[in-house]
Amino acid sequence: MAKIIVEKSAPLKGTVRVSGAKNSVLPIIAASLLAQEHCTLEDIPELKDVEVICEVLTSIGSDIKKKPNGIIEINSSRIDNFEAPYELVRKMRASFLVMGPLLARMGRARIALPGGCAIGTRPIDLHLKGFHALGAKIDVGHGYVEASAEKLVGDKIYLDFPSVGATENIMMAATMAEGITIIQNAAEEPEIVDLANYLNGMGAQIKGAGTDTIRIQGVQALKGTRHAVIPDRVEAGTYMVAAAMTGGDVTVLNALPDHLKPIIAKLKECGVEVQENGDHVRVRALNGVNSTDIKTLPYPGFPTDMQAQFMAMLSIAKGTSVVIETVFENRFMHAGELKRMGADIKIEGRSAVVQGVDKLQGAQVTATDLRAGAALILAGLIADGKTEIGDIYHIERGYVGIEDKLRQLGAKIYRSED
Ligand SMILES: CC(=O)N[C@H]1[C@@H](OP(=O)(O)OP(=O)(O)OC[C@H]2O[C@@H](n3ccc(=O)[nH]c3=O)[C@H](O)[C@@H]2O)O[C@H](CO)[C@@H](O)[C@@H]1O
Ligand SMILES: C=C(OP(=O)(O)O)C(=O)O
Repeated sequence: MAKIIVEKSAPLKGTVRVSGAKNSVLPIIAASLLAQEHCTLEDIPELKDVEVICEVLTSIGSDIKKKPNGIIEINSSRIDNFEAPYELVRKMRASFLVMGPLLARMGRARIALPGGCAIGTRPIDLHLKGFHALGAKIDVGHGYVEASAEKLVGDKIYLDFPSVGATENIMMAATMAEGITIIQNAAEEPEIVDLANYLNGMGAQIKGAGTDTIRIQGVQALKGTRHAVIPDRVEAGTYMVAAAMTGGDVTVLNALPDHLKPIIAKLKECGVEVQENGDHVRVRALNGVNSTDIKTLPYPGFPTDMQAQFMAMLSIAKGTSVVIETVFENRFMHAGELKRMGADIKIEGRSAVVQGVDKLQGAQVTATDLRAGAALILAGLIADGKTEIGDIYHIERGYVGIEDKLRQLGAKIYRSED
């Protein structure tokens, strides 16, 4: 089984470029099912998750051409299937994002129910509530959800929680519904805005993306377009924390400070210097890192996808930090692995109390999920000796060439195929 090996490294120095956002590109590729003509996407990260969503579209009948320089072309003019099987959905929950587009385009969709995962049970009730409100008949059975509608009709949909996936799926389903759909308490993440911009480029009429109320005026059909996805704010944040933890000086390119506000604010609270420029940030930590408290929240709150990486950093900060996870009910699996490296972390329900220690020690650890894996890499950079991380397929879901990018900054990190 492949492993990532990390050895104690010098302070990271240099520049690193962030790839296109995983959480933008997945719904955007799913949305390509809506267009009658071919779409061109730029800055597509070479990730396992991108491969899986492309497999899902191909199985539905889209023609996907991979071009050089992170460009892909998707032609969904002749889709002939309305099903996403368990073999694909179980590889990646985000496969469920094809349900909204299929319902809009084919009037029918049959998708395997995504299960829970290491971070929580992750129900899809809000997605289904939205489809039902638009007039779809929903049947759940034998591990599949089947939705069908002769026509979708716009309605007002209030989300009990600003779910990212539900907002995206409902927004896509509503693009061609009759009349107006209003999503209230919608998620406001930058990835929602990116998806809305893509859909509007196809001819959709979506207003308010990025606020808690999104208004979609249905149109007859959607056409082809060209779109470049936004940079990955979680990848950017991960390299920023790597710079801070190692006492380094790193410029992160293709990082939008506007999308990184909570991360920048929290790093500054820890005494880390962050310089914001148009599309890059420079992070310097010359005097160690101080403790701080963190509470994860929907955007523009502190992102749950950065919680594990911050916990790794806070485990060697001066003082005690409290980390509260409000978005997922079980996103502290990395704490157990960090403790194996010598971190002092106590978990009480959704709170973790992190008492900073002077040093971590390298150990054999397991990436329990994507960001847990990233956190263990960061911990390995400052831990004495060698850290061996297993189950790295989680990390490959969301980070393009993380070993190469960190090595470029001076980290001692490599992949072992043993
Ligand atoms: C591919 C992608 O974009 N993934 C991101 C997306 O996941 P995802 O879209 O799955 O996350 P959601 O915002 O939907 O989930 C947030 C919370 O809402 C709950 N919920 C969600 C839907 C639903 O129908 N019912 C329900 O109860 C979930 O269990 C969770 O506790 O947003 C998360 C929250 O920022 C991020 O961590 C993920 O990286
Ligand atoms: C939880 C994450 O992703 P997903 O929703 O794809 O599991 C993540 O990116 O940290």
